[in-house]
Amino acid sequence: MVTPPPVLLRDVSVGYGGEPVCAPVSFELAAGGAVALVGANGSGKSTVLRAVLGLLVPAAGTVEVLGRPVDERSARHRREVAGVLDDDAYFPALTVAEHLYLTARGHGVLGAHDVVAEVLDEFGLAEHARALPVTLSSGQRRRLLLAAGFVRPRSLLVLDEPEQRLDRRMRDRLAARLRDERAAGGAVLLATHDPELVAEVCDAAVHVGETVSEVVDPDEAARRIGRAVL
Ligand SMILES: Nc1ncnc2c1ncn2[C@@H]1O[C@H](COP(=O)(O)OP(=O)(O)OP(=O)(O)O)[C@@H](O)[C@H]1O
Repeated sequence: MVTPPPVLLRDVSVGYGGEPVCAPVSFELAAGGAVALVGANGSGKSTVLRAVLGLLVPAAGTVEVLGRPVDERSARHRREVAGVLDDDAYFPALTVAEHLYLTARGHGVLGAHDVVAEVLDEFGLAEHARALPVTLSSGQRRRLLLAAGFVRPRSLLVLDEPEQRLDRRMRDRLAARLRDERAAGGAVLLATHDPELVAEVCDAAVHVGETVSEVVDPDEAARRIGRAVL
């Protein structure tokens, strides 16, 4: 039996109020692969990610996640797809460790305590385990949001500009963690402005543009970001 790709987009047009924000997007993301969405501010990368996560219905085209039309309400979708968007979506009254533990348990993770301890360590949050989010720095809060993605069960990880507000060491650790994710058979879809993250982690990129959205190889995507020709 052929396993369906974690993400398949065909001529997908996304936008708001009937107005598309970018040219239609088509790409396939295979298991064990990583695709970067690149493009200028406001080009539509986050909007495409929202369509993949089932948070926005495309105006046209087909979005399939794990071989089916996307449905964010289905238990299967929530078990298989972990998304970290660019918003401060944490529980303000829970400590860092409680937030991660609740997220893991809510998704039925076995051995949640061990998983949380590992991820706290990995994201440099162990010494803040008992802190409330409001007492963290903005970079530490970003780490918490990313960490919450990594305590979830998943075969597809969707990240919106994960490099934001991370220091160099954490950014490098994230790149290594994403390569591990791929090596373990997971698929990664990310929007980014970081050329190194594209070159180090991804095996394909999609340049999201106003008149053309096209698949390019990671080195070309990194060059376009570096030369600001997005
Ligand atoms: N909820 C919304 N309602 C209406 N327009 C929106 C909404 N969210 C985003 N937009 C608009 O859609 C366009 C694409 O936004 P989007 O956030 O997808 O871009 P992006 O490529 O992720 O940008 P950035 O690199 O700045 O994060 C922008 O012009 C933005 O103003």
